[in-house]
Amino acid sequence: MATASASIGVGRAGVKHTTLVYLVDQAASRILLALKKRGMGAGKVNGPGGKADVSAGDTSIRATAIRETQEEMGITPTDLQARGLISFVFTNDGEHSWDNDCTIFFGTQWDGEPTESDEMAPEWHPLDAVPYDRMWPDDELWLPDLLAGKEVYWQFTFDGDAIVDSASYADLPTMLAAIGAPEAAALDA
Ligand SMILES: Nc1[nH]c(=O)nc2c1ncn2[C@H]1C[C@H](O)[C@@H](COP(=O)(O)OP(=O)(O)OP(=O)(O)O)O1
Repeated sequence: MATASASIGVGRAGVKHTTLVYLVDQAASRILLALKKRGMGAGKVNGPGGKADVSAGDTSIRATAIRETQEEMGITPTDLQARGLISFVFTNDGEHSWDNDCTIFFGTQWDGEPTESDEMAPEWHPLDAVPYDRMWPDDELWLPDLLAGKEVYWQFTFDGDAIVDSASYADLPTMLAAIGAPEAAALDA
């Protein structure tokens, strides 16, 4: 179990900083996703990712993204670019213990072959047939933009699996001001 660290990544203070990684095989026009087998979002298809964890050796949110992809899929991304921030607010419990501010990474190259782990079972999908009906409901609102080469800045408020509020932002400084997060020099610092 990873421990949260607000000292790595951007987003609200006192909230878990997490990562999601979307890898695209451009030659085959397909995206590497995976069935989450346990933990948050179990049963849903998502990119690999998870919480920043200093005790696991993370020195940056990019290092978190690479480590989580290694742990969950057995591959090492080699050209990740930070392309956005999604702030997830969960009203399920009064303590907002599921809240996380997630840096979104995009890449097209990696070392190794995707392999099933205890946490995830990899699945390839054509870029024109992303399985949004098996994913978190926010994904179809922003993943098409990410795959079109855009940066994505959103906040979603959930009650369980249902979106009850959302907002999109033009850029990182605008988003950080709107969600009450400290300013940041860079998305992947
Ligand atoms: N609404 C949402 N839509 C989405 O696409 N991804 C979400 C999401 N809410 C959370 N996530 C992602 C972000 C992150 O990659 C992951 C949660 O990370 P965690 O490390 O907390 O997961 P786990 O419960 O597996 O933790 P561990 O037990 O530490 O492995 O779920």
